[in-house]
Amino acid sequence: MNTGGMNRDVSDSKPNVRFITPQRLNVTHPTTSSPLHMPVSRSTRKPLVRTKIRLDPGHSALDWHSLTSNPENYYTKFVSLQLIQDLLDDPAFQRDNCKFSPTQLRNQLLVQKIPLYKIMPPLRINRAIVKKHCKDEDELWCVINNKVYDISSYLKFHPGGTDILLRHRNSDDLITYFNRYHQWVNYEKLLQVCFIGIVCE
Ligand code: HEM
Repeated sequence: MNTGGMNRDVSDSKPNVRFITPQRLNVTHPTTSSPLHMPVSRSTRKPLVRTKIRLDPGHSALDWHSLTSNPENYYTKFVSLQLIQDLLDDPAFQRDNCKFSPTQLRNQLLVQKIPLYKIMPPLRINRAIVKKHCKDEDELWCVINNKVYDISSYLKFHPGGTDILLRHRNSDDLITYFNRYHQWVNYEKLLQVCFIGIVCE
């Protein structure tokens, strides 16, 4: 009798669609099997306390942006020519940067007034020089990821406050603290005008 294919024996034909049955999925929910249940966090890390700092008027992120976007501010607000002069005269600096011709470097920095962050390859600064300039609010150099910055002009713009930076000023490299509070902050862009050079041992 013609069954129109309805009673066809399919025992030996392979299905062309494969289903993953729930039993084969290796998913475990800690307290309930409901798919809407959010797994409980087992992290033992203490959450960071966010203390809000009141910045002085004129020291917002936008103010910093407009200040740093104006190239005329470079040698008046961020880097002093006297500081460059002192660096160029320092025998340790001269030794570490012997690849540069001293007269050419002097000309680029003091006459053409090329910003330090545009000098390629970057100037090499040893730790003793960094320490010498890592003093207080008026002169605060620091190292972040082996890059030397003069953050004196940024201090009052720091949303985390001045104190925390001053407290950690003697750290060899601030990267651990930096990452602990705000790994997402693009410090290279923010501090471009504060860049001095790279650390050499
Ligand atoms: C010198 C380079 C640094 C730059 C450019 C910088 C920049 C910033 C920025 C942009 C914020 C606001 C972040 C946000 O609201 O998402 C911030 C907040 C903060 N920063 Fe920094 N920071 C620097 C270094 C540090 C260091 C070394 C520390 C700790 C030792 C620190 C501690 C903090 C704290 C506690 C806050 C407040 C975080 C909060 O609101 O939860 N910062 N910083």
